[in-house]
Parts: sequence; structure tokens; C-alpha cells
Amino acid sequence: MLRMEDVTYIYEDGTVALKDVNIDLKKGAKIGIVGSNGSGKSTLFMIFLGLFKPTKGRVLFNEKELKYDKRTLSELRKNTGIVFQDPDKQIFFSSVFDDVAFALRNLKFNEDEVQKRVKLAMEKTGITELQNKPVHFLSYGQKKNVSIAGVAAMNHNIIFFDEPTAGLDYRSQENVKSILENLSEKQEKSIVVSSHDMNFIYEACDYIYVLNKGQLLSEGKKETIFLNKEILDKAGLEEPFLVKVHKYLGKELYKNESELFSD
Ligand SMILES: Nc1ncnc2c1ncn2[C@@H]1O[C@H](COP(=O)(O)OP(=O)(O)OP(=O)(O)O)[C@@H](O)[C@H]1O
Repeated sequence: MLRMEDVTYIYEDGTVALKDVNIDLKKGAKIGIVGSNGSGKSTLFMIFLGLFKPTKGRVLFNEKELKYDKRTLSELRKNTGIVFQDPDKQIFFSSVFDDVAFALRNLKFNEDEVQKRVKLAMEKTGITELQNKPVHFLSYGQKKNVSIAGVAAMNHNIIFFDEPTAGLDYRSQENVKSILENLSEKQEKSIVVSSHDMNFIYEACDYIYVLNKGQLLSEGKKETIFLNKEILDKAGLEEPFLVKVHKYLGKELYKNESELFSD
């Protein structure tokens, strides 16, 4: 598994994006990384993916310190994938099928395996019927699902999602939530999500790290973090709707909206 120890990251212009941050991805199956704009979430993802090297501190992958040589980086990359916020940055091919298959073909997987994995990933993300469509005809939400399918087809153990619900309508957000649930529960993938959408994080994640100006302000189970107004205020984050229902209407703390409405 993957963790970082006392990581500081300073950009070339002297901006301290992260300072003495400790994060262990083993602590939850679906980890939420939250914090206001500029708190260091994207920088943190780049470090976990081995794309940025910490200025200070270290990253441990399966308890071995990451040395940034070709062999260990390639091992890390086999195990980690990222779905970027903007699907246009992740889509390279004109047809949906070819796009989802891109990374597998690039890594020279045999074509039978490519077909099998791509079909499964398209099924899981609900885009099978789009497979022959040119990508430039797709809506933003459909493109998002294509980019998720491309990463899901790789079968990485740890998948990072940068703002997965940004720009999506309610139905597409619910769809992304169930894709994440499926990846986590049925395929036992470790999920790490960064988002400003506290309602989404509350429903989709189980363990939360709160960043504030590059420092770790708090960490804990989602119920503990989201019931602590002081932490949320300090980090500039909104209380999730279900926490408000619990605190101000005296209802029990529901895990998701379906629980609330079936009560
Ligand atoms: N290439 C860069 N050079 C200098 N400073 C940078 C660079 N990229 C990011 N930063 C700074 O590092 C800090 C952390 O940025 P980062 O993008 O990691 O935050 P974030 O939490 O992902 O923000 P957002 O929620 O707005 O996406 C910010 O102060 C930002 O201005």
C-alpha cells in the first residue's frame, strides 16, 4: 500500500504547497482528501503518483521507500491510476472503444485481453452503447465516464479521482458515485477522491484527510470529521446536507440520501 511520511513540497517559485504531511491510504477503502482552493490536494496526488518528488520526507510503497528510479516508478504506475478533473485532458482517440483501450494497447496487452477488459470497463461505467461513437460528439458527463472507463480497464489497485463530480448534473454525479462504489466493493480497489463537494465526499468516502494551507488539519472517520464544525470552519468547508439534517433536525446520522428518504 501507499503512504507518505512528513512530506513537504515546495514549487520552484518558493510556494510551500505541502508541509510535513502524513497520509496512509490503508486507513480507509475510500479516502476523501478535502480542503479549500490551493490547500494542496492536486500536489498531493502528483506526489502519490510518483510524478512529483517530495522536497522533504518520503513516500512508501508496500513499505519500501520510493527511490524514483525507473523500475520502482514503473511498479508504482502499474498499481496507481488517476482520473483527472477535465476529461478532455484524458481522452486521446476519436472512438470511445479505442480510447478506453488506449493505455492497454500502449502497454502491448494482447488484443483478446484488451477486448475483454475494455468491454468490462465500459459495462461498469455504463458506456457500452457509446462504444462506436466519436468522442467529440459526447456530452461532458459521458466523456467523464469514458475517462473513468479507461482507468478502470487498467485494473490498478489504487485509483485517484480529482474532483470527479465537477461540472456534472445530479444524475451523472449519482452515476459516478455508484461507479466508485462498484470499484471499491466489487473489485476491491482502493479509492482516493479529492473534491470540494462535501455532500459527495460524505456519501462516497469512509475516511477523510483535511488539508488547510498545505498542512494536515485533521483526519478520521467521516462521521467524526463532518460532525466537527470547528474543523470544517477552519478548513473553509461546508457541512454536508445529511449532517445538517442530523444536527439541526435531530434525525439520526444517515449514511446517504436514500436512507433518509426511506425512513
Ligand atoms: N506549478 C506551480 N508553481 C507554483 N505554485 C504552484 C504550482 N502549482 C500549484 N501551486 C501552488 O501550490 C499550492 C497548492 O496548490 P494545489 O493545486 O495543490 O491545491 P488544490 O488544493 O489542488 O487547489 P484547488 O482545489 O484549487 O484545485 C497553491 O498555493 C498553488 O498556488
